[in-house]
Amino acid sequence: MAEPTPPVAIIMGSQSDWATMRHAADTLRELGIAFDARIVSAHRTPDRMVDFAKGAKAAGFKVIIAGAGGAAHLPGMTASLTPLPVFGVPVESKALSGQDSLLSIVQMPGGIPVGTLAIGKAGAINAALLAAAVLALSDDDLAERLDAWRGRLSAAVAERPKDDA
Ligand SMILES: Nc1c(C(=O)O)ncn1[C@@H]1O[C@H](COP(=O)(O)O)[C@@H](O)[C@H]1O
Repeated sequence: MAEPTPPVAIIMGSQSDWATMRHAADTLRELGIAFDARIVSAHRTPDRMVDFAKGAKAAGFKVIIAGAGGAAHLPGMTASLTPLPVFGVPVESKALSGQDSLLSIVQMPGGIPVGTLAIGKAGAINAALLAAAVLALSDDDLAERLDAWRGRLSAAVAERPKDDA
């Protein structure tokens, strides 16, 4: 029997984005959320992008996390082709430090939203946490795991700074 479709798709424009997007994957793993990670580029593999985005909901995905750098059209193009929530992660580009990625993703025209996160690792982690928060609305066990994750985050912060830390 075929494996069920996981709730989260992580898509990215290039293999080179994985160093950033793997932080989204790691965070989903910590929360016990299954995902599928794929390379899908609006520029280099447009047919793959259209097929993926048009079929994502019917395939059973619930949330899409899309990371891209530079002229980062992937999150917006994907959002235009699916009713699923799309969270965009601006990957830090070499030439412009991710400012180009951020502005490409965040300035969507009214009507087609992409929930845009911070540039780089923090954005990838937070995209996973937002995806978890969406899924937790209809999954009490996951809501508990998310609360526990935040509890561990708080507990890991020392009350006072150390000289040698
Ligand atoms: N922004 C996009 C898209 C897209 O938006 O569809 N496809 C690839 N790219 C980006 O090109 C950058 C450089 O890619 P390479 O490292 O493969 O040259 C990557 O950050 C990727 O997300």
